[in-house]
Parts: sequence; structure tokens; C-alpha cells
Amino acid sequence: MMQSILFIGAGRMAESIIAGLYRKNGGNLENVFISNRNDSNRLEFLVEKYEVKMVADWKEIINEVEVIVLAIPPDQHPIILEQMNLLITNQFIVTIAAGIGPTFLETYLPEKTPVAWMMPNTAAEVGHSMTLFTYGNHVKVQHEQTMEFLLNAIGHSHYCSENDIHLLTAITGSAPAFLYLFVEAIIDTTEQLGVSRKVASELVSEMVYGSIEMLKTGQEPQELRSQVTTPGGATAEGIKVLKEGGFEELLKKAVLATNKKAKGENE
Ligand SMILES: NC(=O)C1=CN([C@@H]2O[C@H](COP(=O)(O)OP(=O)(O)OC[C@H]3O[C@@H](n4cnc5c(N)ncnc54)[C@H](OP(=O)(O)O)[C@@H]3O)[C@@H](O)[C@H]2O)C=CC1
Ligand SMILES: O=C(O)[C@@H]1CCC=N1
Repeated sequence: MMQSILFIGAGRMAESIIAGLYRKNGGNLENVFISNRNDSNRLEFLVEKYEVKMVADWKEIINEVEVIVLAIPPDQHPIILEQMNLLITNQFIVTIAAGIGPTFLETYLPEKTPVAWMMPNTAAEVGHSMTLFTYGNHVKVQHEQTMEFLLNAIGHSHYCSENDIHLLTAITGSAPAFLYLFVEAIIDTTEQLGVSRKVASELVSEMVYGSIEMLKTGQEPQELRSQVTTPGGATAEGIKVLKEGGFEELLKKAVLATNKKAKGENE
């Protein structure tokens, strides 16, 4: 039987995880409680869609749950953790927030609290998140089993160090947005060539899907690119424009800027 889980925060990422759990558990989420700051319409929507239970104030239920998932913005963590510090009785605390590792959680919570950090992405909704995770110093086998249950419900996962999650947040957490921007731009361009939005979206989505299937064969991206790029042919001209425009360098800069912000180094 699934452990009781309280989500604090009911935004986009919380919904993606809940949707993944819902798919995996055949809709049985009677032990899942959700809460947020003040958007009760949002909670009602999630209750209707995923058959979870809503709570107006997470403090009222905290001692009836075994696991707490913090799906709130990074800057809300100190406030919530300080309140939680006075109330928890050894629940397993998991955050999904960028920049908030186990070291941060342990600083705010009572000694020996079991904590973990996961960095999922929104593909959790369809069971295809690539999630990074790590543990604090007081996690036992039962907590690792809980974590595996959560991770398996939303896709693939990779255990790494806390520092690695800081370095890879841009890659598994944020880069889906970079990819969607690429797709948006290609669709816009296709439309500008005179094709309807609907057809443009279908052509581009299937092209991306096919390319991902090719990647999944294990061939190197460079090899796959070379197969497309006929020497002296048309694709080479397009690649030349991208390279001259600094495409690769720009992506690297985007990754570094994302990680810097995630670590709170912009403030
Ligand atoms: N979106 C993504 O792809 C990913 C996000 N994350 C992490 O997930 C976390 C949430 O992001 P995301 O879902 O995108 O954000 P959203 O803005 O969609 O959701 C934030 C949620 O947090 C709630 N909230 C904010 N402050 C409080 C508070 N003090 N007490 C209780 N609830 C609060 C909000 O409630 P209300 O609406 O009532 O204010 C809302 O439900 C972030 O820490 C982010 O770093 C990690 C990986 C990927
Ligand atoms: O944009 C953000 O801050 C979060 C972190 C990773 C993906 N989304």
C-alpha cells in the first residue's frame, strides 16, 4: 500500500508528479494530500482530476503523513522549513526545488530528519521524467524504498551527489524548455513558409519524435547529424548558419546562466 504523501505546493511540477503517480497507481491516490498557499480553485481542480485530497493548511495534517514533498519555489523553503521544524515527527522530507539540496534542508530541520532532493522534469506527467536524486545523512532503507517508488512512477532516475544536481539542474530540469523553444521556433518558421499551424505542428513533432527514436538506437548525435548532412548539400548550409551564429556557444551560456540562477548566485 502506498505511503501517505503530503504535497506542499500544487503548481505545475507538483501536478506532473501527481499525474505520473496517478497513471502508475491506476488512479488510486487516496493517500495523497495536496496543499498550497491560497489558490483553492487550483486544489479543487487537482482533486477532481486525480482523486487526491486537498487540505487548506498543511500544518493540520502534517502528523498524519509519512512523506512530505516540497513543491514550492526555492525562496519559500526557509519560511516553510522553519514552521515545519516545530511540527514534524521524523517524516521523510523530499524537495524538488532548484538549488535546495539536503544540506540546506538539514540546516533548517531537526537533527536526524531524513531528507532527499529530486530534480525531475515535467515529462513526469507521461512517465518520462529524467530525474536526478540524492539523499541527506539520515536516510534509511525504508526512505530509499519510498524514493524509488516515487521515482519509478515518473520515469527514469539517476542517483548523484548533491553538487552534481546543482550542476545538472539546467540539463534535466530546464533543458526541456530549451528544446521546446527550438520546436516553437521551427514551427513558427514552417508556418511562415505558408503551412497551417496544425500541419506545421504535426510535421515538426513527428520529425522530433523520429530524431529521438534515432538517438535511442544508441548512435552518437554527431554520427546521426553526419548522416543527414550530405557533403556539399543543403543541410550543411543550414548547419553553417547555426555554427556561425554561435548556436553551441549560446546553449552552453544558457546552461551556465540557468545553473547560476538555480544556485541563487544571481541575487
Ligand atoms: N516546473 C518545472 O519544470 C520544474 C520545477 N521544479 C521546482 O519545483 C518547484 C515548483 O515549481 P513550479 O511547479 O514550476 O511552480 P508553480 O509556480 O507552478 O507552483 C508553485 C506552487 O507553490 C505554492 N506555494 C508558493 N508559496 C507557498 C507557501 N508559502 N506555502 C504553500 N504553498 C506555496 C503555490 O501556491 P499558490 O498558487 O497558492 O501561491 C503553487 O502551488 C520549484 O521549486 C522549482 O524549482 C523542479 C524541476 C522542474
Ligand atoms: O525554472 C525553474 O526554476 C525550474 C527549475 C528546473 C525547471 N524549472
